[in-house]
Amino acid sequence: MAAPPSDSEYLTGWGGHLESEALPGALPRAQNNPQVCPYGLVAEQLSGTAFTVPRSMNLRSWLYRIRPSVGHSPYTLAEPEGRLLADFSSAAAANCTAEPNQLRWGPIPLPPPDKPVDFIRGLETVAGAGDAARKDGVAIHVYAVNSSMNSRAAFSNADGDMLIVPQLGTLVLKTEFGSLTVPPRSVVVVPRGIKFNVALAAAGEGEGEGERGAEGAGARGYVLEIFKGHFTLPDLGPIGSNGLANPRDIKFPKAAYDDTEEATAEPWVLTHKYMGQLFEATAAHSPFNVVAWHGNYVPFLYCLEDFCCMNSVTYDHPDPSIYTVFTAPSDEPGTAVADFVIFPPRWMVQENTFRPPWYHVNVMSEYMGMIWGSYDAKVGFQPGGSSLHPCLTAHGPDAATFAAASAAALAPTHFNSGLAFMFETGAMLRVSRRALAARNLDVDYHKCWDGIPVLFDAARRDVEVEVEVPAEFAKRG
Ligand SMILES: O=C(O)Cc1cc(O)ccc1O
Ligand SMILES: [Fe+2]
Repeated sequence: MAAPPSDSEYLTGWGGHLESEALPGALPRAQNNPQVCPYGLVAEQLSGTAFTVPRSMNLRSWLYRIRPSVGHSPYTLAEPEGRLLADFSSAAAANCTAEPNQLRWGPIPLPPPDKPVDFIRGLETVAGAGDAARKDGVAIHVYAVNSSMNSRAAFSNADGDMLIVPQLGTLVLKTEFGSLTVPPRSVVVVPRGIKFNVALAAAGEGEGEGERGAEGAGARGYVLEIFKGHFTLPDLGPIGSNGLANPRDIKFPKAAYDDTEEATAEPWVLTHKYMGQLFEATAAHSPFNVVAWHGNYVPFLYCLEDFCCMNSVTYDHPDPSIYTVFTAPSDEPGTAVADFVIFPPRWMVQENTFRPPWYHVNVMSEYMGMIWGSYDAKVGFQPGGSSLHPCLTAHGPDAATFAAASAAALAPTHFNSGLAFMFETGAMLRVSRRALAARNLDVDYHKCWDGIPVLFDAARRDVEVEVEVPAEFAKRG
């Protein structure tokens, strides 16, 4: 790819209409589709919303390419639904099922070194709701890969926008809009329809691993796909105009393009996810041939360490919505198709408060993953692992955490021992049968709530708690 022209790697700033050109003057001035574009480029509009959506929510970009996207062979079916799912309606029950229990999985296993698995083949659906064909619902996937995609391959997804959360290994996304480097502790959003290639950065590249000290024998992470709407920053209400994910920290690629076309070279392979099935087409030219673009429908990158975390500085544990990084609003005010929420290192100073998450029965469904370290509500939640607490299924701190936190001295504490995240959705999720049969499913998960000590004493209103703090807690911040 021809390198972006300026020293700063990315464009920044949420909510704008951005523009980028890899050759000076490549963007047409004062119009979108001149009879002949500068440098003989072809104008192409990519829509993220219907043409007539109100201006404040309307998303589209103009791309100026060497050849239009349409020059490819017909798509043929490469893989039916199964490993990947996009229909969670009851008609699709062969692949997924209603499962009201709390579930937990150990770290996503990496593929064996002798079996190359790239991002497209290493994705697997865990759970979801709705149906991509109705443009409504969500899917949650994990990926475990040990190989870059072929350098002449591109992936696109008609079913939804994908928020990718690397846990291990840095991903390098080459997109139609330019490249984004995505190390663990950062996330990338690729809106539906945008072609991209995923390469694994060489060991040591990027800003370090999610799991501190982990050796990169591959890459793994989590994907939240929304079949409806798009990710945006949450409203801040009384917080005011700053905080949480600040708009200036959202990064966008700069235009960069493949400038070679060899008649003799292997064809490009375009893999397209459409209603959960993978289709393949070939093309004689690179899809990464966009010399300039402008618009507001663009992939973006965010470093989770830039998150400006809010918390209670008096008493009580706030609702986790205070940690929302991105939200995909539904038509029902305040109820997200899905939220992406993090539990980052932060000060905990609340007085007279049980500081870990409270016990709860949430009408929203919660899927959590662990990027590095440990989580303050659970002892056994491992980096690369995940959990699912379905709509209205009770959960909360495990017995050891409850005991320790009920007796803890309430000095200000710098919680700096982990980064967990949550995909929270208003939908009821069906769980993929493959995920329920996975060897990393923790069949004993429910036992973490066995032995929660009963502190009730009808004779004393002010109970003094003296419990033995389990050894796991001695080393935690
Ligand atoms: O279940 C969890 O651990 C996630 C969570 C965290 C929190 O601080 C409050 C509510 C909640 O669901
Ligand atoms: Fe929860």
